Amino acid sequence: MWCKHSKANSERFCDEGVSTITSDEQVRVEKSVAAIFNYFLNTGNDAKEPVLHRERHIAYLKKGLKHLPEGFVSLDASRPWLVYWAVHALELLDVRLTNDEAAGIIDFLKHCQNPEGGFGGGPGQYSHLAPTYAAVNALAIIGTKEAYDAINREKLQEFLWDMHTDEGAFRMHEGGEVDIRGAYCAISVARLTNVYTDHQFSETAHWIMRCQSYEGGFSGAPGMEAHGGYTFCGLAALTLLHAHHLCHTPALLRWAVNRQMRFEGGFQGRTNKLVDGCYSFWQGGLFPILHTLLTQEDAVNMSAEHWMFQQEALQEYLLLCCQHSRGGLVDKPGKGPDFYHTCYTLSGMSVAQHFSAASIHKKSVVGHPSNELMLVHPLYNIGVESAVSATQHFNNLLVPQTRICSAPYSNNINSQQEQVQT
Ligand SMILES: CC(C)=CCC/C(C)=C/CC/C(C)=C/COP(=O)(O)OP(=O)(O)O
Ligand SMILES: [Zn+2]
Repeated sequence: MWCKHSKANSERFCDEGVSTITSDEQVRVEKSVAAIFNYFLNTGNDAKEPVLHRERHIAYLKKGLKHLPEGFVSLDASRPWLVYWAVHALELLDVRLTNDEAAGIIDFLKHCQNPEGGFGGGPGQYSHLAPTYAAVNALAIIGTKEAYDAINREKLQEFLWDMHTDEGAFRMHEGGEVDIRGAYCAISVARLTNVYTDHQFSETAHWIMRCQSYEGGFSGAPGMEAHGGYTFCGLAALTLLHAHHLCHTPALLRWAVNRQMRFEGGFQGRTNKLVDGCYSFWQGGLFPILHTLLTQEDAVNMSAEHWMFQQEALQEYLLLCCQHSRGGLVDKPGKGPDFYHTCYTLSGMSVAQHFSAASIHKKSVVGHPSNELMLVHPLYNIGVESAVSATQHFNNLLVPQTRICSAPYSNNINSQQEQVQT
């Protein structure tokens, strides 16, 4: 079922059998397999290259973006998310927002920011770590001084303290759940906007490590089931904390490679579940991070030119099964498009198209060369250029010190301040 360049690597990296699934689920798998099969059957050797319907996706995103400030009823508490998913998908498609679009988004996100720090799911809503992460990422992507200045960094750090637990974890909102998303959202915004202090995150890596399960992936909270979304949060957070050495990388790698399914080429989120386009990033995004860690451990050949998953097979799944005819991308054939899936399928496609490690850059763009997307930063999931510009901007500013800290940390923080000032 795989095209010629797909098969060898899939057999090399995937050593587990196919999941046990219900007949209803089997029908969904077959739809994907049929789409891929038909493509190769009908096109034969004269295979017309699969095309990314860029203009359709841009039109879909732009149209939705116009109505975002009014919100969608069912996603009323996720409005900064909708903004982030749309502007990130557009940046991957190499589309710059107009000045008016950018100004409208900045103004809207300012209304979601609370005087006590952090962003809520909409104007007047309590601050929550998930929309805070989405708003900060969206503003970093817009990348103008006005966008950067919209973030109240001092109050943001205070909000992170308010969410911080004695164990070093983070709750999603006041009185809310404590899970690994909280740790990731907190460290991601802290690093990106340079409000990070060792003091605030001193126990976080140890708490995260309690979430690595016997399977090798990470769960939402200690003792739960490993899942791609949570695994991304765990690995990216550990890396941003410079604590990746704590992770059991061989177990994680084994778990991650086995989440790419032989039939469709896409990833499942957890054992015995179905492929879904959004896991192209939650799982696919693990590989650039893992590659860096394994290179540091000398476990990976420095001259490798491929991530440790089947990059072409993932692109085939996305191009042949996940593009909606009217624009936007989907979980699997038969589903409708939405901004979430459009964002994470394109992020995953970008990872699959570009191998980039140390001085080696190797493109493996399936289909027409115009399918190529912009490079994604795997730790923040914003464009690499957006991440570099934002960190350069914020690293020139002082780190706020909203909590007085006791002896062991104070030297460290002083030296951080000095580094920033020099
Ligand atoms: C930064 C941030 C907020 C990250 C979120 C990460 C994320 C996507 C977590 C997924 C959580 C989860 C257990 C989904 C299962 O859904 P399901 O049972 O419908 O799907 P499945 O069958 O594919 O597991
Ligand atoms: Zn999904």
